[in-house]
Amino acid sequence: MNMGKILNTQKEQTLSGPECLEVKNLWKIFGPKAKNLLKSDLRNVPKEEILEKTGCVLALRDISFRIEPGEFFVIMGLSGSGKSTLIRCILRLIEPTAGSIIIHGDDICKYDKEKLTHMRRYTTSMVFQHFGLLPHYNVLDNAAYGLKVRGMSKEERYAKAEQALETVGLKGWESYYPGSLSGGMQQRVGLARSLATDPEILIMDEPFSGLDPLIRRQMQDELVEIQEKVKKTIIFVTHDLYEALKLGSHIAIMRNGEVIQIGTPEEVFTEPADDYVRDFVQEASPAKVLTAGKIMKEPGVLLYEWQGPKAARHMINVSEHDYAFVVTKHHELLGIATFDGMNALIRKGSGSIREALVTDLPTCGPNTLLEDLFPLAPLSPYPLAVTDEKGKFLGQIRNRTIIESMIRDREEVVND
Ligand SMILES: Nc1ncnc2c1ncn2[C@@H]1O[C@H](COP(=O)(O)OP(=O)(O)OP(=O)(O)O)[C@@H](O)[C@H]1O
Repeated sequence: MNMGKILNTQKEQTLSGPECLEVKNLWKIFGPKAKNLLKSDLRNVPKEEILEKTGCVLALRDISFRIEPGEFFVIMGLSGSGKSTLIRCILRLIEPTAGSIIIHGDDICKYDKEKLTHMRRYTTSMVFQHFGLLPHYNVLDNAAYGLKVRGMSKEERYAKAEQALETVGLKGWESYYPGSLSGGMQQRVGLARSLATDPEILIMDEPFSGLDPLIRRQMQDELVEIQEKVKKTIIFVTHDLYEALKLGSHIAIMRNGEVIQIGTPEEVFTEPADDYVRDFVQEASPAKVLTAGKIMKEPGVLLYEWQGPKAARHMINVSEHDYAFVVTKHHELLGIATFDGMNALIRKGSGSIREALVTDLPTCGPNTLLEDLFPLAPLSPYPLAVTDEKGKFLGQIRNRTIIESMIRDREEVVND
């Protein structure tokens, strides 16, 4: 068990704030007199021994982690590892045997019925594996359902539901009924229903596992895009390591009721906590084969140093990003111009865009191996710049691209 890893990660996550969710020393034991069992120290007693001696099932053992606002937190584990029990405890659909769950600085394990109802209506929202749609409600009414429960007026809830349906790409499908939609579309409705309520924490329980592989990939890509837009805190449960690595900003890997590792996808790759993860990583990993030059992309916006701050601000503004790479006329990389930086220059009234560049950027060469990109990526909030030996800008690599390249099908990598 990689306890050191868990502790390190917890120490590193020093950000504190009332909005984050924290699970502290959570235990769940199913069976009679479960609480009594915890009077003795069960930390090192195997699950099987507990079952044999007491007839009780240990589902969660001393779980602790913290989720920061806006994080995409994936709980990954094989069947029976305790994922569902954990999220049911977080929603208090079942009672933890011991421990606390802190949301907004409050231990929700102490909430009465009224506070729990409020939390489930306003703070959290759940997307289910089997969609959970009402078959006799059309798409719009399904998407508006969470708001109806809150008692919101029809006009207001429809407006919010329409907006959420647009976010998930279902504009124009409002009057259809769930039965006439494909699985992928039904799950979009499920997602829209959750987004419409604007929850702080979106909990998704294996939402794509009922979908066929192609649709599933498409939904994963779209969820990443949606998350980049709405920036919700997402707790996503899956038994698929590929999906976990693709989606998560942090992943908690569960086995036998324990969290055996918490880390970023990069950490899971470089320091897999158990044989299952290690095998997957070795099997799938093109880290020692793929190079930066193979996975780099053209930058979203490229500016030249002679462009004025106003033109630069405009170009950044109309792009999907809030930054742009800036090069000389010989294409040497100078740095990154940000929207705020250009704004400040304009307010000052003069100056070339060189004056307001972020220049402290990690760069790599086109032949840098994927495995050597891992330590570079977290050094900057911007994509990694690929340059040749003369400093000429060749392309950019987003953090997510690094991970996606790691988990592409092996065959695809070999054929690259
Ligand atoms: N109501 C219950 N009574 C007794 N044991 C239970 C109950 N619910 C779950 N368990 C046990 O708790 C353990 C964790 O189950 P859980 O359903 O949380 O796992 P999971 O990782 O979500 O699995 P799956 O992916 O198959 O849903 C298992 O050993 C399971 O048999």
